[in-house]
Amino acid sequence: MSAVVITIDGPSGSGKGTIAGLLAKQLGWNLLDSGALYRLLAFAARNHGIDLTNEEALKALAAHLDVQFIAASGGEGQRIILEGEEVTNDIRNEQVGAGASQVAALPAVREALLQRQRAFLEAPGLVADGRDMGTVVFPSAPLKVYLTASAEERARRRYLQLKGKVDGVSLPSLLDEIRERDERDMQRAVAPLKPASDAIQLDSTELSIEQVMERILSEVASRDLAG
Ligand SMILES: Nc1ncnc2c1ncn2[C@@H]1O[C@H](COP(=O)(O)OP(=O)(O)O)[C@@H](O)[C@H]1O
Ligand SMILES: Nc1ccn([C@H]2C[C@H](O)[C@@H](COP(=O)(O)OP(=O)(O)O)O2)c(=O)n1
Repeated sequence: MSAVVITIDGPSGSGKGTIAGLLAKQLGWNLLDSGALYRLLAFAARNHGIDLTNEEALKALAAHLDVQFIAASGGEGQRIILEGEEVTNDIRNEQVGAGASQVAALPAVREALLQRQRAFLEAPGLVADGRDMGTVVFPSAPLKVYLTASAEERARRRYLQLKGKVDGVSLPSLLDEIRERDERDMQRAVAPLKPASDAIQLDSTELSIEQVMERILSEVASRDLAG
């Protein structure tokens, strides 16, 4: 691995995707939204009538998942194409998130997606966000960030993000769903969500997106990673 990778792990709604996207854009690096792979798998399984507990069928689906990530024009986010159809927004609701968390607990699924994730590491560098980027997928990353925020603040952010776009969102049910997902992602036997021993832990509850970016960019500069 000659290209450099920065990992950003943490629970749902902590700001990983936002920060990873901004950082990749600012540095001119590639982006891996690893959670999207688990979301795509849950979404594709539903389309193919595969039960989310059927580990063998999910493993095969994961190994052959036909996915393209296309950088959106102007460097703002990315479009996601599954089996030829754009699903960028379809995979973002909490139902797909819960399905993603369920399939992500299956060891054969994680194994099937490992090389696919590592293949995103190309010059000049990669920003990778998820749950196990610093602990399992890129353990030798020179900068690992573990981003957190209180469950209440994360639910509030999710609520603001989804209201008006998704019908029937409510703050109390989002908070319940976030807590349930935290519990499953942290307690699973394989690659559970936890900070890598060498990660910088950043609590963004009281920080703006700009303040989080500032802190991370100062770590990038002090490690001389931007080239
Ligand atoms: N530090 C922050 N302060 C306020 N809102 C934030 C912050 N970080 C992210 N957000 C907002 O919270 C929502 C969830 O962020 P997102 O990046 O999707 O989190 P994650 O990828 O960890 O689930 C988005 O609408 C985003 O704009
Ligand atoms: N590296 C990863 C990324 C996501 N997952 C699982 C666990 C998460 O609850 C789901 C969805 O992840 P995603 O990052 O898209 O979710 P949030 O945007 O943080 O709500 O996938 C994982 O197990 N490992």
